[in-house]
Amino acid sequence: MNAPFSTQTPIPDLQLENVSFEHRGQALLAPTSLTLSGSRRTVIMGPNGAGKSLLMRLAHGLLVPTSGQVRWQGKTPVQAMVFQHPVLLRRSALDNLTYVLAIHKAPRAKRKARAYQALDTFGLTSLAHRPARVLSGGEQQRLALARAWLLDPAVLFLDEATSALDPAAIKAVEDAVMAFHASGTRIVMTTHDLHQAKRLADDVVFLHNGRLLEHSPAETFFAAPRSAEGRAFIQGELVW
Ligand SMILES: Nc1ncnc2c1ncn2[C@@H]1O[C@H](COP(=O)(O)OP(=O)(O)OP(=O)(O)O)[C@@H](O)[C@H]1O
Repeated sequence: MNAPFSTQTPIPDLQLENVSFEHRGQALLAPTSLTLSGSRRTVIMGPNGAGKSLLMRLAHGLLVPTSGQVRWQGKTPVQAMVFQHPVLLRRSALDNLTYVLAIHKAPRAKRKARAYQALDTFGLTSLAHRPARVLSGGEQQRLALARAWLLDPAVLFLDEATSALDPAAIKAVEDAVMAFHASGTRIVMTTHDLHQAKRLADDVVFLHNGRLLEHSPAETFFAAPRSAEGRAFIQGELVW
């Protein structure tokens, strides 16, 4: 992994202040306040349609809130996002990486070596020249993580990054998340997988019907959720 952030400048807090999102007059996210700080792994949970992706896209700046503010308490840090189905260019795995380095104005002479370093880190060296779009789901996800790794992000958002993967590929992604975290990156992720959330979460944000019902340390949420909806959810009884 890259140089640890923890030994560099601290990652600024991300504050959502009464952030709401409406579409065609329909409230999809009720006014929500939330602070994400430190180098924690925050897992956003909730049933289908609860607003998890919306909240994450608002936090990452991909969506503009209908009302409220999304504010970094300091300089906006480098952020990356990994999606359930990564969007990859119609180029080789290697070229997908050198392209990102070109966009970020990395010196031309260093791009290939750095891209190979990323491929190596994510076990993709032998696939360097394979078209990215024919890679398997798990390989594509590792390539998306390699692409994020090149940016050396202070904050990494993952939206259902493992939900289309088999157990070995899930483990590879989880290992990568742990390695990002160990190097000081703040992790913000959504998952439907309770076991994964228990393995990875430092704190849990629980949403239901477009409302944030809880933001608690993971041990608290899994042992004794405060809300009836949270209790039903971890017992598998809250479908939506
Ligand atoms: N950009 C958008 N414009 C309009 N409606 C949206 C937009 N994004 C999401 N929605 C709607 O907002 C609601 C919450 O969607 P979201 O994707 O955040 O749910 P989720 O909790 O991530 O669900 P899932 O677990 O099924 O992925 C859904 O009803 C969805 O159709």
